[in-house]
Amino acid sequence: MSVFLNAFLPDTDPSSKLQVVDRGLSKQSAEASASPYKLIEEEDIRELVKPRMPFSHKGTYGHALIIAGEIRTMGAAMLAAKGCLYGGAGLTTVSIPETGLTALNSALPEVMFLERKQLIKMKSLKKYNAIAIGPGIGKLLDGMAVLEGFFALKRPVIADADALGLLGEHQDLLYHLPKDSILTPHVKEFDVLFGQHKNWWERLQTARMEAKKLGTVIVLKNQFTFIIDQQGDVMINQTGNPAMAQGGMGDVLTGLVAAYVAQGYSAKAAAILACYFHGKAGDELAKDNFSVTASQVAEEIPKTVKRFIDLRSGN
Ligand SMILES: NC(=O)C1=CN([C@@H]2O[C@H](COP(=O)(O)OP(=O)(O)OC[C@H]3O[C@@H](n4cnc5c(N)ncnc54)[C@H](OP(=O)(O)O)[C@@H]3O)[C@@H](O)[C@H]2O)[C@@H](O)CC1
Ligand SMILES: Nc1ncnc2c1ncn2[C@@H]1O[C@H](COP(=O)(O)OP(=O)(O)O)[C@@H](O)[C@H]1O
Repeated sequence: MSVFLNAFLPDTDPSSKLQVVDRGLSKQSAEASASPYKLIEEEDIRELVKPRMPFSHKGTYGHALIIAGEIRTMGAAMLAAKGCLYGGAGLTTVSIPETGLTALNSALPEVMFLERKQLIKMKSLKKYNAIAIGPGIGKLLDGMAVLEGFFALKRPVIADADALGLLGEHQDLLYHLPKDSILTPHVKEFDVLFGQHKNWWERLQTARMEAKKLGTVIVLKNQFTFIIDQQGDVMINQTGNPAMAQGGMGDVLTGLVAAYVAQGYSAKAAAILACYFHGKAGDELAKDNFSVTASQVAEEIPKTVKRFIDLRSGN
């Protein structure tokens, strides 16, 4: 039976009722030859996910830098760092205001610290395999200079939350975003970036056009998150549930995306794996919990991934 795009949107439009969604990333439906709308299935994840290798070490799994947090939202930085750590990055460094350092060392002793002033010394950033910016940074002093620096270096970034606000205010900068960057807006942040939309169908069409134009991956977050790749194809994530509707959940997702980029996955694969396992961890927790916290989701990720790999390989 055909699946139509309409089923994954919170509102309706006559056009979305006509769009057939392909089941799986490489299959084609009988009705639509190569529909741009594709449902992510377990099989796709099995093909993407790589095992931890014998003789591997922390260097094998990359070094991620997370630029996040300010006085009132230091928790966002902790949650993003936690997502990255539990997502399996070899090393995680977080750049937060120094006032958060004691909290960081107490809560996440595995995570390293980089002074904010180091961010404009671009040479010191070369060692990072993934750079994420945005959760809880507020109006980071020098935020623009930091972004301009990354863009001049042509280093892809993962931009979330307040970094998206900055890009929305400075559209000239948005169009200098390095190729293969990943933007992770929720609906309001999306409209700040690309203008107000009448409904989700229109928003998706803009996302497809902008992802192609910018050469970036857009992760448009919702109950069913849409991952739009550089070709304008839309991958629909089916994991996740309303128990996850709590602050900080997106911060964990940003850290998780950074973890997968650091481990060497492409921007598209990193976004797909992060959304899938983030939602799946939330689904597993929701079996026993009415609501789940962002911290719980981060901590559940390694178990979720392990169970998924073991189940698929028949262990
Ligand atoms: N512990 C910490 O330090 C935390 C720090 N955080 C950090 O704080 C910063 C600002 O975050 P924020 O929540 O104040 O603003 P923002 O996310 O723009 O929401 C504004 C309004 O938009 C809407 N809306 C939001 N999401 C939506 C969705 N998925 N789907 C639909 N609508 C959605 C909703 O409006 P409503 O629908 O209620 O009218 C909401 O009230 C940011 O950097 C973040 O990383 C948080 O992560 C929390 C934990
Ligand atoms: N009802 C839901 N079903 C599935 N996923 C959800 C639901 N509510 C929230 N999420 C997930 O939680 C995350 C919320 O992100 P975001 O709005 O940026 O949160 P925050 O800014 O508080 O960190 C997204 O990944 C979204 O898909």
